Amino acid sequence: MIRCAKMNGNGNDFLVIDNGRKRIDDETLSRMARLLCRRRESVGADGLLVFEPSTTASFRMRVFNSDGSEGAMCGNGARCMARYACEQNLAPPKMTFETDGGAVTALVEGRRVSLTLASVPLEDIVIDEPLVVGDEALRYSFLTVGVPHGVVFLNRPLSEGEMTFLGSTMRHDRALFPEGANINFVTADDEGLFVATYERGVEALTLSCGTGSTASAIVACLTGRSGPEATVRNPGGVQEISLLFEGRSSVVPSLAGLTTLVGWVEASDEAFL
Ligand SMILES: N[C@H](CCC[C@H](N)C(=O)O)C(=O)O
Repeated sequence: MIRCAKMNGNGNDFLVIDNGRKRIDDETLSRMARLLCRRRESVGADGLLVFEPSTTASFRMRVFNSDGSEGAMCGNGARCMARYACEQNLAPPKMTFETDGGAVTALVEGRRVSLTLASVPLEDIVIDEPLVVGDEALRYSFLTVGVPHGVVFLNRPLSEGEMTFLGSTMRHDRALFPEGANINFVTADDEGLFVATYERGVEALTLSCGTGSTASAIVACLTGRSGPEATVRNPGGVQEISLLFEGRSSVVPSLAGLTTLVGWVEASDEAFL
């Protein structure tokens, strides 16, 4: 039996577990993510978030994708984890926690959670480079916001099938992205940005990606498509993103949005079959 919270941030859904005593080893965490995140056969989620102790902050968040791979960071996951830690009395409403993608500061106000992420280096950013994928002539940008992100601004609306094809093809292009990447498809309009993300490790479009929305807002700002404050809509909800540039070499992003605690699951041994 394992007790997990089922949560989501703008429809990007997670199982959250407490491994504060480090009783569960890494191999088991990866296996748990792979088996419990299966939709239909098990509990189902985009990923598993793990609360672990830290010597430098309130705690450490680890992120396992639904395929069992570990990611360094997750924006929607960080919002869910902050709320979980606060409501479980594991951290105060204003907290700092460690991730493999840098320290995150969070403020929990009920369902709403605001984050300030670690500074994002801009030295190696790729901006609007031409790329042909299948029959599609695109331009892509690349940067790391905790995890690697490709960003594609669209000239025409694409169907989910088209984004899934382009996302999975690009994501596996080792010449472009040696560690793989999440691929964000972005439209800029008067209301801000609309971002749909094909996620590495989930290997599908998800309803929202916090770090992907942030990466898209950074590229939009650097190319004059939007300002440093952007409303980013995802298929699963809205996030407010604000960017504090530290000269040209880095930027500190903040993002705010809602979280949902769907409920608690006592996963039985059969959930792993
Ligand atoms: N959905 C997450 C990103 C997960 C990153 C993961 N897919 C990876 O690159 O390993 C977010 O809200 O930021």
